[in-house]
Amino acid sequence: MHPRNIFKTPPDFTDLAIKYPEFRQVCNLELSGKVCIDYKKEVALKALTRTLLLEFFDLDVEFAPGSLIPTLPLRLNYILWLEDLISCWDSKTVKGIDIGCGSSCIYSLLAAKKNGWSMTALETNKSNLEYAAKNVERNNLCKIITISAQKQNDNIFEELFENAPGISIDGPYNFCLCNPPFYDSQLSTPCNTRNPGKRPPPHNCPTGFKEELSCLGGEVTFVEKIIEESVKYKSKIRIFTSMLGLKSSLSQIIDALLKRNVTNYCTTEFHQGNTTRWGIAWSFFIDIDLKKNKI
Ligand SMILES: C[S@@+](CC[C@H](N)C(=O)[O-])C[C@H]1O[C@@H](n2cnc3c(N)ncnc32)[C@H](O)[C@@H]1O
Repeated sequence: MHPRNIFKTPPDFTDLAIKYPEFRQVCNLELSGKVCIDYKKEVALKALTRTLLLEFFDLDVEFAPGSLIPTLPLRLNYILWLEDLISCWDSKTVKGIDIGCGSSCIYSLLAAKKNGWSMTALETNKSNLEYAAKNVERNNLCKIITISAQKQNDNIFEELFENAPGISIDGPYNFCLCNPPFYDSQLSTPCNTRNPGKRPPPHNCPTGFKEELSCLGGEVTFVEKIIEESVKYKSKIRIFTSMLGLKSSLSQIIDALLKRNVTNYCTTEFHQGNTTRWGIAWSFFIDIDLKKNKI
């Protein structure tokens, strides 16, 4: 985990169960007296994420029924990596774009609440848009988070930069972030590993509806689209970034960058318990540290 990630020290479930009735309801008491939750139950994951957001960030977040329940340590690792990336130049105000904010709008909420960053959150799904807007309102962050509806699934920045009504784009954004839909919608069984037979089944109950988790060509095609549009809108965003769910996607994305002569990129690994994710960042503006790092 990132050295500044507060979840490097696991939260005390007993304290949380005493303080939060919603969390208490999903807790089990082991014979040893240890308080634990069943990560295979969606209701338990929901209560855990809601409780951690309230306790550590004073954020009150609701999720659309059936939508993706974000895991907080990973989202925080990504935000902390962004803090490191943008720290290399002086910026009085930080502005970011959250591509596919989901119903929780978690990245924008964390970025705004923790760091005071101004965020523009893009989303295509109607119910996610409604929930994201309510989450921003409920947490009094409307002044620094703008939710923008994307009409086309295959557009990334075009609608925002060409014709988003009511959004004034005053100077370049510092960064964009993205947790893309991982799976290829053409595959009948979603697969999140290159060696499905060798990997143990996931510890957490899978959450999220199809449109959130999959797209044509999966995450590689989605991030290739970000790369393609980044060339067109290179002056509008200082650092382009995305998370990747599969290690095999990383080399394909690096190839896609090199094909467009983008050599100024860096990668990272996000480690959270048994789950690893990857991050990629590129820029046409600032030399980013090309060293590979792991957090
Ligand atoms: C994997 S989910 C990530 C949700 C949230 N950011 C998180 O990390 O929990 C991907 C999201 O991207 C949205 N999405 C898909 N295509 C999009 C596009 N072209 N523009 C904006 N959002 C899109 C989906 O509806 C979904 O909510």
